[in-house]
Amino acid sequence: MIKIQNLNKYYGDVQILKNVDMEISKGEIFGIIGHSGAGKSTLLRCINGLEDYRDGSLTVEGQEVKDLTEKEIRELRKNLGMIFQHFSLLERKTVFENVALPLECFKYSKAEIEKRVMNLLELVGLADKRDAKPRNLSGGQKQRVAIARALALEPKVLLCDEATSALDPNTTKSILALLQDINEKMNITIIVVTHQMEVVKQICTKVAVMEGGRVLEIENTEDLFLNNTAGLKALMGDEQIVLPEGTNIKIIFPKEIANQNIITNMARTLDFDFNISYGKLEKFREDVLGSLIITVKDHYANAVKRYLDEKNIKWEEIKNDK
Ligand SMILES: Nc1ncnc2c1ncn2[C@@H]1O[C@H](COP(=O)(O)OP(=O)(O)OP(=O)(O)O)[C@@H](O)[C@H]1O
Repeated sequence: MIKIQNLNKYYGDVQILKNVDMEISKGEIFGIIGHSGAGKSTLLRCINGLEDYRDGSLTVEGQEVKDLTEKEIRELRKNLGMIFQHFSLLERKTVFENVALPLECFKYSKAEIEKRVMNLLELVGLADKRDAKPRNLSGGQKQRVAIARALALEPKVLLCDEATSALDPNTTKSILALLQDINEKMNITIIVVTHQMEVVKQICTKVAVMEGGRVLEIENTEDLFLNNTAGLKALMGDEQIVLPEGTNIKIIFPKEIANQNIITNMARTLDFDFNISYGKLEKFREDVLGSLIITVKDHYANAVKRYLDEKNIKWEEIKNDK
């Protein structure tokens, strides 16, 4: 659906995007995560033609964005709804009028506008607020109006630029649940730009980690957390601590086995002592996954590795600074 190859973008002499490669498939909820200044918003603005790019390729449904005429860009934007951190609603207009705006621009009939806007307000749970002004709404309600407006022209893709960054955690959850619902019901591809790991964890199927204008990695979300990848370390820091003596074995728990008593069973079977040096369990949707580093005396290490292999449990040895 969206294919980005070797994309480079400069502001003057400063290179902002560096050899960006990314492919976003239809129906995905694709996260782009990174610290402030990583280039996420710039990339989003290249996708909808608000920014041009010097070299490389960026196609939306096979069309190279930088080659589009003005008219074609307008068509492209019709297919790409967008929501922002600060909602960008018109304060003097009502909820209904805000959502109707894109439809009026594209000269839809009054009857069609009434029908579509009310359907959308139902969808986002704000039908009873049709005549309210934005100043009388909460942050979460404002974002719901913005979502309804972004969906007015029936886009194929919804671009979300830090859409929950100004919201409290509970409102964030409900907005993310709404986006997930929209993705499932309407089969709309959603691209979520965020610096919040919680957002990625809750809804993204796939995630690209960006830093300094580069893509560090693209992973299925579950694998990112499960494998504590280099990209995740770059984002969250890598605070794992290992003991200076003995062999450190990191045991990785996928969701299927996270609740089993692997460590106690192993200790009972092999009859050895161990220390837990570091543990990190993450709640990932309905599951818990993560890793634990145990430290065992060197002469037990091979038995532990064999035991884990036999049980098909992933492990890696973490070197200490002996
Ligand atoms: N119009 C512009 N002119 C010059 N430099 C810009 C412009 N817009 C963005 N930049 C620079 O490009 C870099 C990437 O900015 P961008 O907004 O894409 O990052 P981001 O990852 O979205 O971060 P944030 O979440 O803080 O917006 C930053 O160093 C920023 O200062």
